[in-house]
Amino acid sequence: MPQNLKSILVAAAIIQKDNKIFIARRSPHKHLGGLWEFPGGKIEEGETDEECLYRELQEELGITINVKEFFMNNIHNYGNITINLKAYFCEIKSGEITLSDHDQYLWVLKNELDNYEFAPADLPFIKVMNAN
Ligand SMILES: Nc1nc2c([nH]c(=O)n2[C@H]2C[C@H](O)[C@@H](COP(=O)(O)OP(=O)(O)OP(=O)(O)O)O2)c(=O)[nH]1
Repeated sequence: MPQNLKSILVAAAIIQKDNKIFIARRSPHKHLGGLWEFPGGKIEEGETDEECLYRELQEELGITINVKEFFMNNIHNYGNITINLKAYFCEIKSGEITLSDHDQYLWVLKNELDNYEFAPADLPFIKVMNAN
């Protein structure tokens, strides 16, 4: 891959509670600021996807989670950057949600996801969830 085409691995948690899903809005100053996403972040060198999610959700939301199962991934080209976004179904093990990286969060029903403007890389996840 040419030097100027950066590709990064990102893990995202689809946290389920009862019949709802957790979504969070990216802070305005960040890449894709103002768009909704599933919390997570870049997978660091030597880290498994599960370790990444565990770390990111502690950092970003102040919770500990169980990673239940892999859902699907999507490779998306944002122009200057290509991300391989890997989504996992998760559940909260302990802690109360405290935002440090996002400016808003919501628990929504699967069929309400369409009402929110998500980061483009997440759209296939929503399509598949709504089809099931
Ligand atoms: N966490 C997360 N990132 C997403 C999603 N969809 C999507 O396109 N992204 C993009 C935004 C960023 O370009 C990249 C990961 O960004 P991030 O900002 O959450 O990662 P991070 O916490 O490790 O990064 P940083 O702010 O510390 O630099 O993936 C998503 O659902 N969740």
